[in-house]
Amino acid sequence: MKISVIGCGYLGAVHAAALSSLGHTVTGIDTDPARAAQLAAGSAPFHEPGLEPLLQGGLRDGTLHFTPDPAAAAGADVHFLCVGTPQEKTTRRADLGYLTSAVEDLAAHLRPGSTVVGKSTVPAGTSAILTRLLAGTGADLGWNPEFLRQGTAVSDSLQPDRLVYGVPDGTAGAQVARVLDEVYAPLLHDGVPRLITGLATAELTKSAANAFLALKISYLNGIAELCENAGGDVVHLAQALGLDARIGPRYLQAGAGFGGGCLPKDIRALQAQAEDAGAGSLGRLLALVDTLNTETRHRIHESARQMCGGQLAGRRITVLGAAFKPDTDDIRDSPALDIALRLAGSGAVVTVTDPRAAGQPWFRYPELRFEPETAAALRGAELTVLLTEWAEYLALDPRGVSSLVDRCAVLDGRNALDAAAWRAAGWFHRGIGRGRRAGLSTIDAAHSGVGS
Ligand SMILES: NC(=O)c1ccc[n+]([C@@H]2O[C@H](COP(=O)([O-])OP(=O)(O)OC[C@H]3O[C@@H](n4cnc5c(N)ncnc54)[C@H](O)[C@@H]3O)[C@@H](O)[C@H]2O)c1
Ligand SMILES: O=c1ccn([C@@H]2O[C@H](COP(=O)(O)OP(=O)(O)O[C@H]3O[C@H](CO)[C@@H](O)[C@H](O)[C@H]3O)[C@@H](O)[C@H]2O)c(=O)[nH]1
Repeated sequence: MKISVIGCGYLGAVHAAALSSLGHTVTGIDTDPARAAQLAAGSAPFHEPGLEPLLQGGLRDGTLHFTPDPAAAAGADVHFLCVGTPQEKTTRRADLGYLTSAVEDLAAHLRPGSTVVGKSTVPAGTSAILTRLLAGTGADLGWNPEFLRQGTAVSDSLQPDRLVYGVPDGTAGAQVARVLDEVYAPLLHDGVPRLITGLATAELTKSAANAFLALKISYLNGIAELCENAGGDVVHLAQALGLDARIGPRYLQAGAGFGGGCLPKDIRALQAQAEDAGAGSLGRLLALVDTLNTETRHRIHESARQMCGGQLAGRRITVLGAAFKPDTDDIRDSPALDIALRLAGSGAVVTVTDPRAAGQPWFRYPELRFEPETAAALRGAELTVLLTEWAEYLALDPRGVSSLVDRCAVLDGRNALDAAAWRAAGWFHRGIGRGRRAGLSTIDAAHSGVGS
C-alpha cells in the first residue's frame, strides 16, 4: 500500500520505518526540514535502539522516503497522523493545534476513498472534530492508538500486544477496518489480537492505559513512602505483589517515578476530560496520581539533603542519568532532570551524566554541569544519586569507582543497584522505600573515597 506518515518524531519516525519493513511504500512528512533531512539520510534524530537499521533498510529498498513537503501525501491510500499533542501551556488539556493544522494541510491532498488514521494520543471527541475538517474530501477517518514505549519502540511496533481500531459507524467503519487489516496483515498473520471499537472508545483506551500504568507506579511510590516510615522494604513487597497473577510484576518499580513525553501529560489530559465530562471522582484520582509522582521527586531531594547532613548548599552531587528512562535520550519531563534541578536549586553543585543525552540543549540549564563521561562526572562527588537505571550504571564496579569520589555515599533513586555489593565495597547505600529513614549527617558517616 502507499502510506503517508504525518509527523516523524518518536512515534512517527518509528511507525514509518516499521510500515516500510512490513512491505508498504511509505512517505514520512515532517514540517521540521532538518528532521526530515536527517531521516532521509538514514540517521535517527534521537536514540532509539534498532531504528537506524530499519530506516536504512527502507531507504535502500526505495520503500521509505522523508520530506517536509505536505503535498507529498497526495496519492497515498492511507495517511497516519502522528503529530504531537502536548499539554496546553496554561491548562491540563491536550493541545490539539498540531493535529488540526496537519489535517487542514492534508485535506487539500486527499483523494476520495482514501483513509486518514489518527495515532496520536487524544481526548475522546477529537475524531469528531477532525471528521468535520475532512468533510467534502471523501476520505474516511479511523483511530488506531499507538502503545509503543521509547527504548523498545521498534519491537513494540512490530510485535505489539494488541491493535485497536476505532472506526466510525456503518459502511465507512467496515471500510476503515478492512484498510487497517491490509496495513497490518503481517502482524495479524503472526496472531496479534485486534479489537474493533467505536472512535471514542479507541481514543479513550490509549489514555486509560497510560493512566493505569501511572497509577500503578504512583501507588507503589506511595507504598514506598509507607515502607520508609513503617519499616518495610518496597522491593520485596513488590515482588510479593507481582507474583499475584491478578496484579502482575510490571510497573511496580518504586523510585523516582514516571516522566517522559507521555504519562505525565496524558494523565493530566485525562483528568481535564474527566472533569469536563462530569466524572469528577476519576479526575480527583488522576490529580492524586500526579501529586504522588511530584511528591516522589520531592522525597528523593529530601533524602539527598538528609544524606548530606541536612545541608545541600555547596555539596558536590553527581546525578547518574538524565533521560526519563534508560535506552532513550529523551529528557522531556524527566524525573532525573527535575530532581537534579531541585538539588541545584538548594545550592548543591550538581554534575549530571548520561550515556546518550549529551546532545540535549544543556545550555538551557546553566545551573547544572553536564559531563558525558561517567568517571569524570563521579570525580570528587560527595553524594552519587542514581536516577536513570542505564545498564552501564548498574554494571559499575563499586570498588573501582570508590577511588573517584570524595565520599562513598549513593542514593539509589531507582532501587536498581546491587545494594549488598555496594555496601560490601564500603559504600553507604540508600534506596527508596527500603526501611526506616537513616539519621542525619550520614554523608559524614559514609566512608571516604580512597582518593579523598
Ligand atoms: N513518544 C512515544 O513513545 C509515543 C508513543 C505512543 C503515542 N505517542 C503520541 O504520539 C504523538 C506524537 O508524539 P511524539 O513523542 O512522537 O512527538 P514528537 O514531538 O517527538 O513528534 C512530533 C513531530 O510532528 C512534527 N509536526 C508537527 N506538526 C506537523 C505537521 N503539521 N505536519 C507534519 N509534521 C508535523 C514535529 O516537527 C515533530 O517532529 C503524541 O500524541 C504522543 O502522545 C507517543
Ligand atoms: O515500574 C516502573 C515502570 C516505569 N517507570 C517510569 O515510568 C515512565 C514511563 O515508562 P515507560 O512506560 O516504559 O515509557 P514510555 O515510553 O513513556 O511509554 C509509555 O507512554 C507511551 C506514550 O503514550 C505509551 O505508548 C506506552 O505504552 C507507555 O508505556 C518512565 O519514567 C519510567 O522510569 C517507573 O517509575 N516504574
